[in-house]
Amino acid sequence: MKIIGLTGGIGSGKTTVASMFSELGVPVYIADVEAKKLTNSSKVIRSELVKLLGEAAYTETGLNRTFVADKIFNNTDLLKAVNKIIHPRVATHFKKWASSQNSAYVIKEAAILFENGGYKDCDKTILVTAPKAERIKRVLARDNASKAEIEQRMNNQWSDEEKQKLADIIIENINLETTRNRVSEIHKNLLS
Ligand SMILES: CC(C)(COP(=O)(O)OP(=O)(O)OC[C@H]1O[C@@H](n2cnc3c(N)ncnc32)[C@H](O)[C@@H]1O)[C@@H](O)C(=O)NCCC(=O)NCCS
Ligand SMILES: Nc1ncnc2c1ncn2[C@@H]1O[C@H](COP(=O)(O)OP(=O)(O)OP(=O)(O)O)[C@@H](O)[C@H]1O
Repeated sequence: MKIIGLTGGIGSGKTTVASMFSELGVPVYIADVEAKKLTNSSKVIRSELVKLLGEAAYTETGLNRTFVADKIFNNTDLLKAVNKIIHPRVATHFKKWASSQNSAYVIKEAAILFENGGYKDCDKTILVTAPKAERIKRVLARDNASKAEIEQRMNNQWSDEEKQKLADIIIENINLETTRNRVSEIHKNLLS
């Protein structure tokens, strides 16, 4: 079974593209969602994050996302340390999940794939791109986030130009219908 990594910067539309693969019957693993579950369920992750960021990293309902985001997207060292706590656990969880799937290929959707070397465990990688201004517009409409906060996350991710050098397949996600057709075409190629 092949592992296809799917990534793209904030607001590029990678989750939208992942859903299109899912509709075609492809098993899809959303690393962001699994990371969220693990930060709330794993005692080890919790204790390491509290040690690094302080007791305020958690509330009674789980990870204090606003607090953590404020801290780490302003501080590269802290971001790297948090990634080091979370990413290896997500990688292990993904491997277990993938080994239980019965399919020609699976999609692993992750915001951070090239930046942390995760792409090396993939047979192929797909990069979703869209112009920066469009991505900001989309996230402003979707989330309760400011333009400055979105730009701060962009600054902590590689640019599309850097990612394009390593990606095998690129989906320019401007028009949803064009993107859907492109996903069908890629799906056929991956099965052949
Ligand atoms: C910092 C956290 C708590 C912020 O939570 P919040 O609900 O505000 O954001 P959410 O998780 O929905 O992420 C939204 C977007 O932010 C960007 N982002 C998230 N984590 C990172 C990161 N480590 N580095 C760069 N950008 C990131 C991505 O574009 C992502 O799609 C959360 O993102 C987190 O736990 N991040 C670390 C885990 C991680 O790296 N996840 C991404 C891939 S597994
Ligand atoms: N081609 C498109 N045209 C218009 N809106 C789009 C398009 N693609 C995605 N969107 C919308 O833009 C927003 C961002 O898309 P999506 O959540 O798929 O991006 P993402 O790359 O997963 O973002 P993040 O990194 O923040 O999780 C969503 O509200 C989605 O519905």
